[in-house]
Amino acid sequence: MIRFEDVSVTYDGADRPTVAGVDFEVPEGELVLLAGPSGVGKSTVLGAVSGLVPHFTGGTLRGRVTVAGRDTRTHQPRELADVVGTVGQDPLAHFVTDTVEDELAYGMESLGLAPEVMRRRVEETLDLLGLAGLRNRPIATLSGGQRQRVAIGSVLTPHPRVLVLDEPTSALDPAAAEEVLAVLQRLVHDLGTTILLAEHRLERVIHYADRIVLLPAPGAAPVTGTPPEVMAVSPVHPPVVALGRLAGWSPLPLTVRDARRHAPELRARLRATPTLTATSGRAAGGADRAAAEAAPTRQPSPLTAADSRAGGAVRVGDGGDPRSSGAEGRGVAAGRRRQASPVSAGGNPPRRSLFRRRTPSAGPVPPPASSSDLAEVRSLSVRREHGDALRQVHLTVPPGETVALMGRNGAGKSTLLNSLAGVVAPSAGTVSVRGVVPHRTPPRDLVRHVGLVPQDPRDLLYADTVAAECTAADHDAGATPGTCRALVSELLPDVADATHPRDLSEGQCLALALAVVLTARPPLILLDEPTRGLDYAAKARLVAVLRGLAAKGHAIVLATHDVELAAELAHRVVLLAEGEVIADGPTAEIVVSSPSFAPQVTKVLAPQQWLTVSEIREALG
Ligand SMILES: Nc1ncnc2c1ncn2[C@@H]1O[C@H](COP(=O)(O)OP(=O)(O)OP(=O)(O)O)[C@@H](O)[C@H]1O
Ligand SMILES: Nc1ncnc2c1ncn2[C@@H]1O[C@H](COP(=O)(O)OP(=O)(O)OP(=O)(O)O)[C@@H](O)[C@H]1O
Repeated sequence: MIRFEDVSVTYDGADRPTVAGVDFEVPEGELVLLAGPSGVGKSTVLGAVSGLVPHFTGGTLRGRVTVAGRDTRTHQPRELADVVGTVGQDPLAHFVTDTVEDELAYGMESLGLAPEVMRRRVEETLDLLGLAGLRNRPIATLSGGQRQRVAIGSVLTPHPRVLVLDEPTSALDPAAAEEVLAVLQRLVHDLGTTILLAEHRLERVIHYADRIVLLPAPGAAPVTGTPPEVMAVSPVHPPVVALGRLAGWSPLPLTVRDARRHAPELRARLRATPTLTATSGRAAGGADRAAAEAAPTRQPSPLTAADSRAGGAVRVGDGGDPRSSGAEGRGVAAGRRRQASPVSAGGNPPRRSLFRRRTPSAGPVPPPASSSDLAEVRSLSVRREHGDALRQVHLTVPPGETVALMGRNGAGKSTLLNSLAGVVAPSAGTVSVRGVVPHRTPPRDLVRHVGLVPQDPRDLLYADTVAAECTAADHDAGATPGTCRALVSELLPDVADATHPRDLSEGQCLALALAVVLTARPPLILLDEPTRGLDYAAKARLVAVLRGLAAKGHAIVLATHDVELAAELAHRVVLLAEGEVIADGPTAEIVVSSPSFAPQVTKVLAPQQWLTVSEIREALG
């Protein structure tokens, strides 16, 4: 159904092809997973299927790509629209109408479907994706995950024979991601839909894939095979594969279920390990963890932030060291962008004006407030047109602590971060960061206390090149020239200085935004979904950087659906539901007890209480 014949793509101005020797086929009714490091060219390959590459992105495509027999180089994307449905990485760029229902109907209207068919399919899709309660909502008022679901729904309604999906679960909570993937699998099984899907969180999708096409490195020919074949050689792999490699399991497990078959032997080895000192920044002793088996109700003793700083050795994740480089056809997406910033839609100032440091160099950081907590939220409520986004929320964050905000899409995580960043004003209650009230503090003063990487990292990027962006960030932060650039390279190697931020791949864009904010080294660092587009190795490097900052007394609050990241990084997890805090405690306690939020290692080794592959590696020596 989809066929690549010796395809290469060279973007204008590039001295070598971004992807080369791409030769594979996706038969009708199969779901094929496209995997590979950040910036390796996954979106470029997907764009070649929908025709966006090269028709909208520019550049030269050599070789031949056909979809349902149509050559995508000689057919414009609109001439493929009856066959191919595409969801890109940036849902906002995808939308062409203003409300949820209109968006779901739009694709069908363009194809001229009968009104009664459209009505029925809109209703079906609202139910299928849990969107019924949002049907009349303006898209600009939706949370990130709610938008991603609308974007997926809008390509399902026309019933395309081929779906091309770029990180379709990146903004979804774990349960929603499973639901969406189950829907996709049903389309494949029941309707024979053909799906090509790129994803970084392989733990979410690998068990749905018939085959994997791996782009191992920029410009390298893809490796194609069954999931076990490809995972045996892949530089990107989920935690269970890393665990299987570490423990020497054969065949390599791909799922928690596979891995649990081997678990008794590993649990026995872990039981025999000597007690560990807390070196992973959060770990209780290995013997304590193993002892949890005998006394399953006992939780690992939480460390205080000070404990964890003292033992703050930086153990990072388990990925290989895939190379990266990248950019993608974002020009098209940008051209289609219609929505106002979601934050400005609520009458608040747009985020970018508040968080870019286009101010003279920040002066010395004022001393911390007298309270030992760096951030303090008391009885915070935020009322929105359609209901309360936050209700009576209390949160305190001491210096040196990393807190993960988790919870279902629309639970209020971004609203809480935006309140701490002064972008959203409380309807009731108080917010204070180092003694200042964020929404009443001028941006030029606030940046000395708090920095936010928003859900869409593009909101932070202004300049025409990566180099100019970094120079401005250094200047604004009063940092030594080269600081920001070095951070970008530390997070993702191979991001070229001359690239326009618009042309960066998703992961590269996020790495740049993270570097811009971290260059200013604000005492309170707020990160809204800071792993979209990042491969496992890049996430591990980000964890190392953030642990280093926490060890120096920075407080970090991140909103994330990435349970593996939370397990690796957070001292504490705060669970939100419907705008309220429903749990607040040490990471191990919260995630171990939740089937949705438990990381893979926890599930494999239960009832022993381990969270990450790095802890196991350390325990085994
Ligand atoms: N329109 C463009 N012009 C120039 N370079 C581009 C363009 N689009 C993409 N690139 C470059 O192509 C490379 C591959 O980008 P692409 O978005 O395809 O990677 P990816 O594997 O999808 O990345 P990620 O995992 O971060 O989403 C990047 O180095 C990027 O800078
Ligand atoms: N500008 C806005 N105007 C009106 N309602 C909004 C606005 N922004 C968010 N909301 C609503 O407030 C609630 C909380 O949204 P928020 O973005 O804080 O959720 P979230 O937990 O970050 O979700 P996600 O995981 O999907 O990013 C949601 O119901 C959302 O639809």
